[in-house]
Amino acid sequence: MMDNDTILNAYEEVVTGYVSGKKKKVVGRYEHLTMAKGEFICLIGPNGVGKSTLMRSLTGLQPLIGGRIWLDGYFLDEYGSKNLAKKIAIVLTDQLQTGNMTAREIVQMGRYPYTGMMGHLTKEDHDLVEEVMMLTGTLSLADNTFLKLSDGERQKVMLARALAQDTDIIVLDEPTAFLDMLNRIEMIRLLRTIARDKEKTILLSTHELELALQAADTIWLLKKEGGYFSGGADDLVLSGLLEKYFTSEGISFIPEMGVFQFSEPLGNSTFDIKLENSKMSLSQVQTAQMEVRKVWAQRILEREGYKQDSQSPDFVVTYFPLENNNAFRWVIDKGGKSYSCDTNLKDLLKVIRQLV
Ligand SMILES: Nc1ncnc2c1ncn2[C@@H]1O[C@H](COP(=O)(O)OP(=O)(O)OP(=O)(O)O)[C@@H](O)[C@H]1O
Repeated sequence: MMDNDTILNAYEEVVTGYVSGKKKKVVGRYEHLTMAKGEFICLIGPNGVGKSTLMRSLTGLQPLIGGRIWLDGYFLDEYGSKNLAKKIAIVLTDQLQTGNMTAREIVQMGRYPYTGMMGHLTKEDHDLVEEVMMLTGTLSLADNTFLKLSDGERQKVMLARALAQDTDIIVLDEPTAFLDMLNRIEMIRLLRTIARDKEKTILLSTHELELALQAADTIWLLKKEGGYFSGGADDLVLSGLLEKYFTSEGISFIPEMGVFQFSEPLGNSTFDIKLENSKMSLSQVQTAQMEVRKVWAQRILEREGYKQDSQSPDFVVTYFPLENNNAFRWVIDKGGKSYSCDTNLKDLLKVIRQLV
């Protein structure tokens, strides 16, 4: 089924892979692939499952082994390369041979599908280049040699180039791979904003599962055994597929929070954890901080292999305020005895390890 919002659609099963001489290697088979205008899609899946291959196939960089893709009025193989470059931009992880070109010149390359034989840029082209460099925070790097930029800076310049191409669809292979945490979050936010405000369809592959769960309208999860899952974060979390593909002994997924955490296989020792905040009047900030401490203590105890059981715990950990100096303390009750320690979780764990 297709509605007015559909920009890309595969009528038949799409088969991706590689052909070399008479040898054919099928990488993946995907049914009902479809993208809507302005949709922000994150493509996830284990290493080697076929994410890059799918992205290259959807953008016409490599031929499909089976199926046909419709893109905004025509089939993909009906577009000439220049017209296709006006529809889809792709940012790959491959190193470009750019010689001494500056960052600005790289971004200007994004305008080539629109320029004549001489590659002459109009004032509007130059304005757009400045605008996308401003948007991606790369304007200050404009005159630097592209190859001398840091990996993260190059990634942003490549995004600017894709934006300069002014296409309906932008496909990016691991655009956050070299970015630090803040820049990763900013890059995803920027891409989301572009998708929403400029109605561009964005497909990006990533290994940042938690970020993908937070940011994506739709997640495509490529399955090891072939095929894929497509749905929102809630559908994916409830499907149990994240546990299936991305957790193993020592790492578990917390569906309510959408995060992964280290975890020892749960042992037999059980605990309960409480806050004692009834005896003193605490500020809102203090109460909120107590809640945060409780959650962290709980996570750390579970990571250590202790199981929460409020019915008949082996030991009870209580966090409570002291009367002076805004101080707090942990108290551990076990077998009728009480032990106390500082608010530091490291100390708490030390005491518990000695007791249990
Ligand atoms: N040029 C090629 N010729 C033949 N097989 C290839 C080629 N490029 C990739 N492959 C194979 O296709 C499969 C999928 O690779 P692909 O790079 O698409 O995976 P990926 O999901 O993007 O992996 P990663 O998360 O590690 O980047 C792998 O088995 C890979 O070895």
